[in-house]
Amino acid sequence: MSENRTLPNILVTGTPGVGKSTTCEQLSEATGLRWLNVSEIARETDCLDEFDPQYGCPVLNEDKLLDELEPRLATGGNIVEYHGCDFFPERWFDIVFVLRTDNKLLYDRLTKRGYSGKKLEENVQCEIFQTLLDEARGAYSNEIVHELPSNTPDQMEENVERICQWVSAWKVDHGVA
Ligand SMILES: Nc1ncnc2c1ncn2[C@@H]1O[C@H](COP(=O)(O)OP(=O)(O)O)[C@@H](O)[C@H]1O
Repeated sequence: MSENRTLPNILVTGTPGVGKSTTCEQLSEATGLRWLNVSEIARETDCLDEFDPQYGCPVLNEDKLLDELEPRLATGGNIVEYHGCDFFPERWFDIVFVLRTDNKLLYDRLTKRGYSGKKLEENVQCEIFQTLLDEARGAYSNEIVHELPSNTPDQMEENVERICQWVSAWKVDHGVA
């Protein structure tokens, strides 16, 4: 499928609070690629099923969501953001970035967001156990999975710059520069 794309598809993943939305918004502005916030799309397209009382969040209808996303991904040119990555088809993405944040900083960001109790604990543990990094490495070829620190505004700026450079290089390689 990547052969049919005239622009790349990028996946940005990581634990909630690591900076996916902020990074993707800046990246979208800098590259002109379309930012797809999968959680928002799931809400807008009715892909959320019954509420899970244990985690305080609704259950995702993955098959329905993938059907919604497929035509958007087919043409390329997307920056996809989600706190999960192993249920997307591997062929969708040209590169995968996993944002990482120190536990203490993440704890503070999530507390500020209003997370508490089990939800807060589970998300911080998800980061401590590098769950998303392992998930990405398990689901995609290791050469395309990159871990990026996202602790400070400077690091975010560096990450955006690095991804912009990668997009420029991809365009040159594919004759679309
Ligand atoms: N690299 C960073 N440096 C400083 N603050 C950050 C960084 N990344 C994210 N933040 C802050 O953390 C909060 C969560 O960021 P957000 O982009 O919503 O994360 P996510 O989309 O991964 O849940 C926001 O207030 C954001 O400004």
